[in-house]
Amino acid sequence: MRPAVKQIAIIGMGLIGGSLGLAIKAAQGSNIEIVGIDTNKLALTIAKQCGAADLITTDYKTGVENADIVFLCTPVLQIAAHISEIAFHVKKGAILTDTGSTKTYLMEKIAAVLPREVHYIPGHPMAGREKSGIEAAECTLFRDKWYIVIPDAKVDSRAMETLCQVISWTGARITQMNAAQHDRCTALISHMPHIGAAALVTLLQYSEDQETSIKLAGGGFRDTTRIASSNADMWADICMTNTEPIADSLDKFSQIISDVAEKIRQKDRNSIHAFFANAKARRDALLRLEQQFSE
Ligand SMILES: NC(=O)C1=CN([C@@H]2O[C@H](COP(=O)(O)OP(=O)(O)OC[C@H]3O[C@@H](n4cnc5c(N)ncnc54)[C@H](O)[C@@H]3O)[C@@H](O)[C@H]2O)C=CC1
Ligand SMILES: O=C(O)C(=O)Cc1ccc(O)cc1
Repeated sequence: MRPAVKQIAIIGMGLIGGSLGLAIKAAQGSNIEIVGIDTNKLALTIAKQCGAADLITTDYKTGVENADIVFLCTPVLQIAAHISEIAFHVKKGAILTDTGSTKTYLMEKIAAVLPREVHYIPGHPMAGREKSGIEAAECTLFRDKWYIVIPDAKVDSRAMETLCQVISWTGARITQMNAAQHDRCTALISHMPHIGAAALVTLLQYSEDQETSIKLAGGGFRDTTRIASSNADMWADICMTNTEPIADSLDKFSQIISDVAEKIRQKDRNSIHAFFANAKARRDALLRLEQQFSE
């Protein structure tokens, strides 16, 4: 059966927008027309060549005006800066959604300029990688990953059903929560690890043996710092728009690190052993829990 959605516009044909385009085209082929919109003409050309978009344009107006669904996939502060130009051209009855990594800030910005007849349903795929741009896009990026949607109490149930159907074409699993919980959870499980990885790499800068240390670096350093190669623009925007939850987690993290340093200086082996043993037990339990969620 031909789906009710015929055309989808994706603004920001980078890693996430490009991967959405590839996944939707792989699932629906010519049933769905994808319009790729980006300020970067090379990204658009590659998006068309690799099949992530059928039509391409740098113009928001002509790009979104016939779309049944518009995905906003630019960095968070770019969405906030351009939403008033975009929302105005979205057609009556269409669905507007975003993939931004932070939600409370963005939802307020979008709600402030949203035309009444457009259905806005915020989203966030919990899938990605440390590489950015259309060159890194993959049609399987979202497969079996969580895709968070944040409907408000007044959400139109048909719009919600339609968006969830489209998300399901990517192979993602959908979960719902409110914006505050989203921002607290992602600060802890996604934003903190990125700051931690960047901090570990920065630590090397303070070493007089930097080059020798890098030569000796094994899997542990590589594994824990992979995400330090992520896009600085994107992560600066995330930190600017989820300030309190990130700062709270950073304060707690600093306290944990200070306590460990103190125990090491005191040569308190029992406390240090307990620190590692608790972390191992907790991580093993978390992995079992994660396994249960994915069954
Ligand atoms: N990278 C990741 O692992 C994940 C990112 N996200 C979120 O998804 C969004 C996109 O992230 P990525 O795809 O990784 O970024 P990206 O850097 O790979 O792609 C962003 C694209 O947006 C374009 N762009 C930038 N400003 C624009 C503007 N004003 N108008 C039109 N196009 C513009 C860029 O040219 C680029 O092609 C961000 O909001 C990010 O927080 C969500 C989940 C995972
Ligand atoms: O590369 C990784 O492991 C990630 O953590 C990807 C990621 C980055 C940002 C998000 O908002 C969601 C997922």
